[in-house]
Amino acid sequence: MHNRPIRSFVLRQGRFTPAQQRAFDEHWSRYGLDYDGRRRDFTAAFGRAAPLVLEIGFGNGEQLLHSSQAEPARDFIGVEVHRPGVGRLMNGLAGADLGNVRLYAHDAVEVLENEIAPGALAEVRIYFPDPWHKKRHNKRRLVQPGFLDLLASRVVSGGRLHLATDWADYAEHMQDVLARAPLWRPDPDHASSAERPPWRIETHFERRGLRLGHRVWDFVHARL
Ligand SMILES: C[S@@+](CC[C@H](N)C(=O)[O-])C[C@H]1O[C@@H](n2cnc3c(N)ncnc32)[C@H](O)[C@@H]1O
Repeated sequence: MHNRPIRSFVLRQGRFTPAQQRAFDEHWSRYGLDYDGRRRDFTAAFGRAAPLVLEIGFGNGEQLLHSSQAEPARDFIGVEVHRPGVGRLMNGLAGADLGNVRLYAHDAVEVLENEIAPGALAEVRIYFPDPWHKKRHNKRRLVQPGFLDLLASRVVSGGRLHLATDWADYAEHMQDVLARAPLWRPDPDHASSAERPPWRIETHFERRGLRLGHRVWDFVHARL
């Protein structure tokens, strides 16, 4: 059995409203992927073969809802442990009748390790991951050397990794870990961490950070 005691999230239970339950009842069969720990055939899941983009920790899914419409030639896998957010996004996707998104309500690390084949992904996006800014909690941060190696193994050569954060010390940590990652190089087309690339929208969550006076860092790297 795989044993991974340190997780990047704490699951808060008991906030599931009837509307969110309805979203699962009505839309999970179309958009949901039940984690079962085996390699997934995404061509079968989407009904076509298209470049695959993974968004980890999508929150309420604002960005995925946008991406799926703005980038219709790509297929999007969203992974989020917070089920109310999953329900909310499914309502949005169904409302716009979008077909190029599938969702896991599960730990992204396990999904990557067990369900996604090596080289299967064109891109990975992680926007505003939980900062775990207390020193003793730093180890819970998703972005760590081993995690970047795992991502590199799942992303095709020439593929992309895009991280964003509004916490200065997490930005510094990301930069350090990326600089030491053997298979990731800064993408010369998106070299400035002060510029939001055109495919990322400003979300509700980000606006809250900006109101608090935070700046935002975007790191776009290419897989060697
Ligand atoms: C601070 S929120 C940001 C949400 C969203 N990306 C945004 O920008 O609004 C981080 C999210 O990552 C999710 N998360 C953290 N670790 C995760 C993991 N290992 N697998 C899946 N989701 C995770 C949390 O549940 C949370 O919703």
